[in-house]
Formats: sequence, C-alpha cells, structure tokens
Amino acid sequence: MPPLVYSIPMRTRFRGITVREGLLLEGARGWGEFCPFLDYDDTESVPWLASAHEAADEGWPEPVRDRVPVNCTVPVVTPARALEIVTASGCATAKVKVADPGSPLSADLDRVAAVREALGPGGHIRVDANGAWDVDTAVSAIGTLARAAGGLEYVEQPCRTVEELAAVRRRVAVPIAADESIRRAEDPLRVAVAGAADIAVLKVAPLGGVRRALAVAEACGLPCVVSSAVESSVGLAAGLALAGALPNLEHACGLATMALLAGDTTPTSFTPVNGHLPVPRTPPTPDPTVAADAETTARWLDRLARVRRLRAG
Ligand SMILES: O=C(O)CCC(=O)c1ccccc1C(=O)O
Ligand SMILES: [Mg+2]
Repeated sequence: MPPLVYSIPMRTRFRGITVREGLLLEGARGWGEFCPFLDYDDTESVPWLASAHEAADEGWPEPVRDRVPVNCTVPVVTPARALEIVTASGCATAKVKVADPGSPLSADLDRVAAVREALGPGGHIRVDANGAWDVDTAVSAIGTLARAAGGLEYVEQPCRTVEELAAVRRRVAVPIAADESIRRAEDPLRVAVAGAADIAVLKVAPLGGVRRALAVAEACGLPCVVSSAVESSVGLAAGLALAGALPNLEHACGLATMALLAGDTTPTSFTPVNGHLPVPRTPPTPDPTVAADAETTARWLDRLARVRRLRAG
C-alpha cells in the first residue's frame, strides 16, 4: 500500500490543536505512523520518521508485560467536563493540563478538585504545565494545586529549562517529571535530568523509536512514564510496545489519548479497560477508507519526501 494520510478532529482543543493529521506507512512488519506536530520542523521530524520505519520494517523488542496501567488525560475544560472525562475513562490516574495561557490558576484549582472528586482518595493526580511557569510562579502554583488536588503524584515540566526544573525541585515536595526537556533536547541520550527531575516522560516518536527510547530510559536512570503524542491507534501501538518493554514501570502511562480524538485510523481503537491497555506484538492495520482529502494528502506526502531526504543525509 502507498502511504495513507489521515485527518481526525480532536474532541477538545489540545495544545492549540483542533485536528490531528499524520501519515501511515507500510513495511514488511506492518504499519508505522509519522505525525510530527506542525511546530516540529523537518530536521526535528527525522526521529518521528525513524520511529514509523522501526514499526513498519523492523518490529519491536520483546515485551516483559502484556498490559500497562494508563492515565486519562484532562485538557483545559470545565470542572463538570473534567469529572465526566475521568469517570468515563475508568482510570485510577488522571493527568490534568494546567497553566494554559488563556486560563487562570483558579480554573486549574477547580479542575483538579473536580478530578479528585471523580477519582476518590485512592486515585493519583498529576499535572502538566508544559513549561509555562517561571520558578517562583511554579513553586507557589504547585503548593496551591497540591492542596486543591488533595495530593499530587508529580508535576510535569513546570518550567522550560533543566536548570529551572532543578531550582523548583529543591523548593517543593511534589516530584518533578521532565517531558519537553527530554523530547526536544538536542541529544536526548545526554540530557542531565538527574538532580532536575524524579521521573522521565518518554514519547516514542520524537525519540526515534522504541529501541532509542529504551536507550534514553537507561541513560537517564530515572523511573519512566510512556506518553503518547496523540497518535491514532497505529502510533499508540508503538508507545504500548515501549511501555511493555521497559524493565521497570512504576507509574501509569499517558497512552489513553484515543479519548481525545473523534475518530481513528483503525477499525478497533486502544481504549482502556479497567484502566489498562494491552501490549500489542505488532501494529494494527489501518482502514484505507480513512484517507484525507487531496490537499491534506499532498501536503503530508511532500513533508514525508522532505524528511526522507534529510534522514538519508
Ligand atoms: O501524557 C498524557 O496523558 C497524554 C499525552 C500528552 O499530554 C501530550 C500529548 C501530545 C503532546 C504533548 C503532550 C504532553 O505531555 O505535554
Ligand atoms: Mg507533557
């Protein structure tokens, strides 16, 4: 099959995105997904293509577990909607987006309180600020959020730089997770997150595939959380393969993101059952009728050709 381009509306705006687009490619081992966000330039998109080719041409390493616990993801929504999302997910862990530029801290506090109500005292709440705070704002916001949430599992990327993460970490009791600091690093194998973070968030596609992400996990020496880039089920399968192959997995993974999309590329989707997703041995096969319109297809085939040339060097 030639590459298959898809375009799927998001149920709620997420990271400023309302439509998720990407491309699926087929190899001897099955299908891989290439879907760098639009803010990733061609050079930064090379690992995403490597990840798609690993799935399509090489296959994944042997897993050590056959299912993984997952968190539901709560975008910047009303408290009532947050409660619905968490309850409908069946997950015992929720990740709540906070520090959105268009939304005050008071809205974040109301949202995490609603999530605690939905989860009950035994659930885990983590928040993700996507690097939005400076150090002092982070320290004060994390304290207030932890009280409103009745405890936080961790805060993901409170500030932009590794130095700021380290400064926040010295001043708060809530554990710190690094996401963008690893994902968008010049060399993810060499970021010194030790001292700056307690947990590493790993996304397969921007790290260049499952094997590369396993090497990053080993190099950083921290407990890891695998999280999606809001791929369709073809790309999510690669995240599940990583979560299945990590030697240790102490936290729920951010792979229940099909709930954020209004459709999928495959006939059956990775939807959690009792807060878990299965670890697939091979990627699922897409439904060819999902193909996007001619303009979107041409734009993605062009992007693929440019990134392929860069990858070939
Ligand atoms: O981790 C999750 O729960 C879902 C994935 C997620 O939040 C995400 C998805 C796409 C791009 C960035 C992020 C992020 O973690 O910041
Ligand atoms: Mg994040």
